[in-house]
Amino acid sequence: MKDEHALLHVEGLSIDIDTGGASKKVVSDVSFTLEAGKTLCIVGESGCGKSLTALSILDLLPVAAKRRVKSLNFGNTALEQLGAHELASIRGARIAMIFQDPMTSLNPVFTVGTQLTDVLRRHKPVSRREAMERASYLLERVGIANPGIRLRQYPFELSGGLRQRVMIAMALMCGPELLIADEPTTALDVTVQAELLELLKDIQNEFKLGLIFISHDLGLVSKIADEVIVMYAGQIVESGRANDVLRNPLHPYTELLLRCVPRPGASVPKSALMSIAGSVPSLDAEILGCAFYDRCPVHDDACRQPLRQAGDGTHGYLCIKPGAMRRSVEAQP
Ligand SMILES: Nc1ncnc2c1ncn2[C@@H]1O[C@H](COP(=O)(O)OP(=O)(O)OP(=O)(O)O)[C@@H](O)[C@H]1O
Repeated sequence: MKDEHALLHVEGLSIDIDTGGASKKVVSDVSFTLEAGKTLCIVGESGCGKSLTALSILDLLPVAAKRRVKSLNFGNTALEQLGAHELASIRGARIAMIFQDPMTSLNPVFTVGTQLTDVLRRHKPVSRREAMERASYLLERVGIANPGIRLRQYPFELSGGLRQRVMIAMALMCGPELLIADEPTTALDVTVQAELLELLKDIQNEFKLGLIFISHDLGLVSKIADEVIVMYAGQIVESGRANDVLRNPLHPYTELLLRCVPRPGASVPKSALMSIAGSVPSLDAEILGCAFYDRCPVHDDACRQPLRQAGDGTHGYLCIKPGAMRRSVEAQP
């Protein structure tokens, strides 16, 4: 249902990929809402459709992919009805995106200063000097010392962590209302990852940003999310407030993802943590009923029937045996 105060409301999003003649559904009837200033996390293993879902918001899908959507409202703007020119005026300005690899956004042949100022000047009538001042302020804000020096450097002269900070500064140049961050910390070591997550949280509070944070790591998600959607094989299999989904997971997939997360203070070595046996179904797989059937420890024949989203309006799930996984573990002697 549409929420009048939503920053972003996506309704009935599906994506098909053309794989050399055959069209395969990779995202299926996805709907979600993000409130202004809040964080929505999209989680799931690689290949579950998280990135394509995010890219489709700004119509940045690869050419082989086709989007179908009932509505894609950004505030009062129906993004799905905009032409290329109007969409380009929103992209990078009111909605910014950052990726796992900063070099996706940074151009190796221009200095950091040129790239940051260009973003602002493309969207706002400011002088080069004003743009440079904002760039310098934002570099400092994202924790980069000596911004004057950094502005004159090229991306290859910076470490991975610094590049990621530059990319965050670049995303903030035009004062966006929504930031989409696709696995922004995945390629970094754990300490830098934690620092960047803190930075994103601070910035989100300070700039009152709506944030869509994509990750396969429920540990990171638990530190930042207000709302969570869990995706599996292109479908939302569980969604709701972070507290509900992470403390009371109802779908066996969410429950298993949570067991892959090391608990703070636990002495279990990382190598002893479980992973989910099996793999995400291929695009060619024929799915009858639940897509997680083969990997689910509590499946039975009834799970082969067509599924419908269930739940109480705030906590939704795509499973006919919600909570069965936990009950089966608790019942073990
Ligand atoms: N350009 C493309 N051509 C063909 N298939 C694609 C393309 N992009 C994505 N896919 C397929 O679409 C499905 C969803 O991909 P998507 O990148 O959204 O997943 P993801 O959950 O974000 O995973 P990852 O974390 O690995 O990016 C996958 O099966 C992927 O192989």
